[in-house]
Parts: sequence; C-alpha cells; structure tokens
Amino acid sequence: MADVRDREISVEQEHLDQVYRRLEEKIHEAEFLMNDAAKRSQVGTPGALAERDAQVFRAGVHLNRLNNEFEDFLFGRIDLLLGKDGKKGPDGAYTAVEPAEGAVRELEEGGADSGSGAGGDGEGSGDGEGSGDGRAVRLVADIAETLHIGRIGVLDADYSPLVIDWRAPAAAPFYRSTPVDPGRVVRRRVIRSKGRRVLGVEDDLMRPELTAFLNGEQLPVIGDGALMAALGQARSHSMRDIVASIQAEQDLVIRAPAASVTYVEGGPGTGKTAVALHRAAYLLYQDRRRYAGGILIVSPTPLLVAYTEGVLPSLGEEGQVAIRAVGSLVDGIEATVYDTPAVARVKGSSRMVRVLRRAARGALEQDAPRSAAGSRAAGAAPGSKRAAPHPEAASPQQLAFGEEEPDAAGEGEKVTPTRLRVVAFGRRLELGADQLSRIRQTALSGTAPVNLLRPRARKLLLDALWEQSGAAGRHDDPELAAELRSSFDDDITSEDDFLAFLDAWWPELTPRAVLTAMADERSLNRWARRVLNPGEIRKVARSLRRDALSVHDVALLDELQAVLGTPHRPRKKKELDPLDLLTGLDELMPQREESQRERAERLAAERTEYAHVIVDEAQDVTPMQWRMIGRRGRHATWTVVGDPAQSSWSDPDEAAEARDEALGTRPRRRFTLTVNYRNPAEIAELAAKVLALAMPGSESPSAVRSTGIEPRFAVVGRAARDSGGRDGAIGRAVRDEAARLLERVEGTVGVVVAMNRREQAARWLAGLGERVVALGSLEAKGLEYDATLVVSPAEIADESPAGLRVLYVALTRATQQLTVLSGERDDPDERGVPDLLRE
Ligand SMILES: Nc1ncnc2c1ncn2[C@@H]1O[C@H](COP(=O)(O)OP(=O)(O)OP(=O)(O)O)[C@@H](O)[C@H]1O
Repeated sequence: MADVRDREISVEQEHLDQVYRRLEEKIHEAEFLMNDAAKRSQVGTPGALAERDAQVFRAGVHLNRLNNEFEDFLFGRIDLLLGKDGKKGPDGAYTAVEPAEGAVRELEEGGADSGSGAGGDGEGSGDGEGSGDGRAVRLVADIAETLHIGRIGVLDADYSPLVIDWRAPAAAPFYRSTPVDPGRVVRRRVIRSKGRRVLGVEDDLMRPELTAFLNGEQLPVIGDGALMAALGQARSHSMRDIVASIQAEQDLVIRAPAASVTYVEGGPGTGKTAVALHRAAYLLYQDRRRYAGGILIVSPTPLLVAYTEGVLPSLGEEGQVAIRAVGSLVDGIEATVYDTPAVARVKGSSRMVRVLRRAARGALEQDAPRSAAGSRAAGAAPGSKRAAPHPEAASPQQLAFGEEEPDAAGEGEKVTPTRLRVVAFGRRLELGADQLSRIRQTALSGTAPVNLLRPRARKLLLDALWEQSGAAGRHDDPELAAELRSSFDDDITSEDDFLAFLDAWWPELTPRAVLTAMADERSLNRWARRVLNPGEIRKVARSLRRDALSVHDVALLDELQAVLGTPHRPRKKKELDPLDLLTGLDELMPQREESQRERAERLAAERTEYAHVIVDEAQDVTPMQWRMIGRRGRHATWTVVGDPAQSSWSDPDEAAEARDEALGTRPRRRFTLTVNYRNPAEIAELAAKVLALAMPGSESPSAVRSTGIEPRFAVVGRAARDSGGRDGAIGRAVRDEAARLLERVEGTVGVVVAMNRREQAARWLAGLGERVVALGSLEAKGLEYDATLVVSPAEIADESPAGLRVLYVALTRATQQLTVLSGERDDPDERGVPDLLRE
C-alpha cells in the first residue's frame, strides 16, 4: 500500500510541477507587462499616464495573486465518467453533472463486456456483482476526464485546464458528490501540498461498486478521512479556509445565487462563518462587475474580525470585501467597550429612534458643549470629552463592563443665545426669547434632517426682522419691494453679529454632540419621556458620561447621523504647489488624472453602501444595529447567518422585526446546516444540556467526530478559598488549569469568564504565553480554541436574561478539550459537575 501511496503522490507531484512551470511563465508575463507599462511613463500625456496606471494596476494584482496562491495552491482532484450533454466552460472543462448513457458497462467475470449501459443516476449500483441468470458480472467504466481543483484557475498554453478554480461550475462536483448521489465522480481526492511539494493524498470513492480504469490501469484509492484530518489539526489565532473540504450542504449555500436574501441557520460549529466567507469569494468570482460595489461582512466583535480576516486573501480575494465589527461600522470609530446588559437592552431597542429624533431637535437649545460647527459628524475624534460627570458614581458592575471611569473634566460651555439684535436701515431691531423659540419650532416642524434646516431658520429670522423693520409696506411696486427686501437681507447677513448669532443659535450639530447632550439626565428625561422609564433614563444618561464609546453607542451615532444630515459642502480644489502658482507653471502642466488604483481606493474608503451584505452571528444584532446595517445595503443582496440558540439579545421578536424592516420585502431563501465540525461528540453532548435549558425543544447539530476525551470538571476548593480569599483562589485555579491544558494541546487555549472578570482573568494568565487568551463571555462569539476553560457557568448564566444562551456559546468553543471550573455559586456535586450541567 505504501508503494501505491508513494506512486500516487509522485503522480500528483508531476502535475503540480507542471502547474508551477506554467505559473512561472505567467509571472514573467505579468512582470513584462509591468515593465512595459512603467516605460510608458516617459510619455507625458494624461491619457497615456492613465493607461499606464491601469496596466500597472492589473499586472500588479495578477502578480500579487500568483505569488499569494503559491501556498497550498492545488488541493483537489476528481476523476469523472463521461458526461451527458456537457458544455465546455471558459476554463476548458466539461460541466455535465450526470454520466452519459453507456458510461458504465457490465463485464461478465472472466468474459467480455456485456455492453449494457448502466450509467445515469447510479443505475446499476448495488453490490455490483452477479446477474439475474447466476453469472458473475462486474460494473466497469473508464475515467473520461480528470480535473484538478485549486485556489485559482490555470490554463495550459494550449488552453487545456491544468487547475480549475474552486468556484467554477466544473469544480462543484468536487464538493457536491456523495456516495448516495455521486453524479459523474468516481474518485474524489484531497491533495495536501506545501509550497511546491505534495505531501499526501486522501481519496473518497464515490462509486465503490465500480471498477474504474484510467489509461488502462485500475484506479487506486488511498486512505480516507481528509475531512477528519482537517478537523483534528491544532488551531491558531486565525481561521483557516475550508476550501479543500467543503461539505455538500455547505456548498449549496456557498453557491446559492445571490438574489434577494439568503438565510443560513445552524448550531455552533456547523461552518456558518466559514460558509459566509467562502460565499463572499464565490460571489466575487461569479460576477466581479456586479460586486465592484463591494461586499460588507459584519462581525459581532473585533476579535472575530481579526480571527477571520485572513481567510479571504487565502482564497485569492482582497480589496472588494470589507470585514467590520459592528462597533466599527461608522468611520473613524472603533468601540470595544460593552455596556451592562441592562443599558445595552435600552440602547439596542428601537424605542431609541424616538428618543434620538427628539434629542437631535432638542440639542439645539441645550447649554451643553458642542463640537465646532463644520466638523464631520460621525467622524468626530474618538475619545473626545463628554459632559461633566454626574455626582453619582458608576456602579461597580458598570465599570466592569464599561472599563472607563466617567470623565472628570468639564468643558468650555456654550450657551444658546436668547436674544438677537441687529441694526438695519438705521434702526435697531431685536428678537426676544419667545420669538426666537417660535421661529425655531416653525423651522423644526416636519421631518427634514436638522442640519439641513439651518437655511430655513435663517430665512424665518430675516422674515421676522423684516416685519419688525416696518419697511414691508413702503413700496407698492413689487419689483421695488423685492429689491428693498434683498438689500435688507444683504445688510443683515453681512453683519458679523448676525453670523455669530446664527452659529450659536443654530449650530451644525454632530452626532457626537447630541449623544453628549443626552448624558445630561434632565435633558434626556425631557426627550425620553413616555418612551423610557425613569430607571432606564438614569442608567443610559450615566453610561453616556463615560469617556469611551460603547459598541451600542455606535448604532446611536449612526441613527443620529441620519436624523441630523450632512449639509452639502463644495469639494475643495486640489492644493497646488505655491511655487507653480507663482511661476504660472500650474497653467501649463496638465492636471494629473486620478489613477485607476487611486480611484478604487478612494471609492472603497468613501463607500457607505454595498452591493452585498453578509451578517455573521445575526442573532446578536440589536434592532438599532439592524437599522445601521440596513442603511449600508439599501440596494444590496444579503446573506444572513446565525443561530437563535446563541443569541445574547434579550428580545428576539423585536430584533426580528427590525431585521425584516432592514431587509425590506425582498424574498427570503432558507438553508439549515446540521453537522457540527468543531466540537467532539463528548463536548457537544454536555453543551446540549444547556441548550435544553436555554431553548427547550431545539435540536443540537450532530457532532462529526469523537475524541474519547470527556470534559473535565474542576472545583475551587474550600481550603484554597480559606487560605487565599475567594478571588485569589479562583485566580490560582484558573491559572493552574490553563497551564495544564496548554500542556495537553498543541494549539490555543481560551479561558472564558463572565464579562466583569475580563481584566482580572487577563492578569491571572499573565506570563503563560501567547497560546492562551482570556475572554469575556460575549467576546467568545464565533471563536474557537483547541481547549477551553469555562469559569463558573453560574456567573455567566446570571449576567443577563440571555445568560444561558451565552453559556451555551462558551461551552461550544473547544475543538478538543473542555474544562469547566466551578465556584461556590455553581453548586457543584461530588464529581464537580455544576448545577447547570447536571441531568
Ligand atoms: N467542511 C469543513 N471542512 C473542514 N473544517 C470545517 C468545515 N466546516 C467547518 N469547519 C470547521 O469547523 C469550525 C467551525 O466553523 P465555523 O466557525 O464556521 O462555525 P459556525 O457555525 O460559524 O460556529 P459558531 O456558530 O459557533 O460561531 C471551524 O474550525 C471550521 O474551519
């Protein structure tokens, strides 16, 4: 068998060598193009420069891709029967899925072919031996086509396919074929290679009943379990692509057409995130022009973004796809602070829409500090100061979630003017507080964005002053009257005092300024009356007095941006070199046109709407966040990926309503993933107990493998507590167990604690190295580790109304080993099993 394996490896090695020779040729071509294009820079016309830029850009992308793909470039192969009515695709391969009539023959043992067709639809399968009249027959077939599958397609010089791109239609059978429904595939092979060397091959036989021949020799089959090998590998802090082992039910989702909304549900570890990322790459491959509008992937945490962001480049896709955490969806802001569950529940609720609308209007009359007019609303510098602190200090729990102490310093305060005085036509005119207030209310009637109403307010002020001046009745001739009015307006609006008044009375508000105004409890009380209760108002106002923005504040800022609007400003002319201006050279020099690359980069940076939006861990998106995400995909198609059983949001119905509003009336298509590829059966079984408590009646996905290693239960002993104090004892127990797990696994260890122990846990683990990390329960979403230590299930479950579901998430992060550490609150039994995890 070892001989056959070696021979098969060298067969694949030969093919890989050929592929690399071809790739090298292509690299030389790309380099030649780059050099050639660079030479054109001598030709100074703008057209030639733009053409050169475009060429360098294309060649650069090509070269970059080719160089990138060199790792693990070729990973699959399928050997196929003759196809029925197949068409050749652009990659030179046939796309027929079903075998042709007569592709499979019956062969009498020791005799000649019977010639009967047993091809299509698995006809002729069964034990493949014996015939009705007692003679032994075998099913035989010739391999008609062999395809190699890789990260990108490579054609030979004569346009025959050396490698098929994994996303091409001809590659689909590599993922879809199963022994139950094999189509044309006889043998499916996964090739493991590193750099230019083939390390191994693993085969699955899709038609075991068949004796197949390739070039006159029987087709050999090597080992099995490429998927198992992939699943058993040690984990690092970045996710790997699954391109070599995508399973049939996952492939259906990845290749689903991108019309409307695609919903994907499935339990922990069923590959939802992996599928979402591969789908982004697939969509770009299918229709690059359509997705030039960009694909946005929304992730719940920056940790998950960091974990997943390497997958797309490994699939050959960069640039068109933006992966953003939900706390970083507004440009210039990266929120990582979490509000307490009680505050998050209010800030995430769609009730906030009314509060924000009222606040945006009310903030004009505030005595609270405002940022300078003209600064870009949502782009206000993160960390800019908030209002003076409330006398009440934040509760310890809030500090645990919020991290930051309330800001101690006040700020230069501006006061809304209550009187306008001007001189016009030699008369002193004055509007008092009541008049000004009436004018403001009139200007604010309707729903137009507040910042766009300033011209209307200005006009109303001038009308009131004009009326007071008594000049209105001076001329009967309408033309003269209009002229007089126009010179009156000019007079007033050129007065510095008037302009200063307008700036102070109707400043351009930024979302950040309004949020700051909401930190004042009295003001918030006014704006939130009959929408929030007094307890909620107090908590929200207090949380807003913290210096750093929370993840939930970001959706509020985005909503405020929509409510306030951004006044149109003419684009600034490009700055010219002063020397050129002096010499007049600027007039002679052709303006350099924006290169294709610069334009692409600028558009990507300015992009606020996308052609396709993928929402990962959608079960956690709050109603306010759905509104924010919805604004980024008003004309998009969507892929929404989630698991209700893992939701940390307390009111799923409200979130579903907001989601439906964001997605509009587009038709929905649903997929469910059913197999857990992450957890061994032993861990999945334990987690299922919590699922039964969290969501009675819901089904857990079936685990695909088992390791024979049962979860371990540890307890912080009374003796340890007595000697070192409670927290000291837990800390020591956590550190010891983490060190034990580090010895037992090759890869990563995740220690999951309740949110308010986050910092504490990081200190407990200090010095144990980079393979181990401490995580707050909400941060564990979507991540995975070789081993996980879950600290005090009861603490995690009691954190919020959704605590049991958060605990379910924590228990489903391990790929190999799990330890549960209980404290007193967990009420462990004599085996150390905490109350929540007992039968
Ligand atoms: N077809 C596959 N081949 C190899 N590995 C796979 C396959 N499908 C999933 N996996 C692996 O299983 C693990 C879980 O996948 P993923 O994180 O995408 O699951 P998920 O459904 O998003 O989980 P959760 O809901 O817990 O976040 C990952 O390590 C992923 O690489």
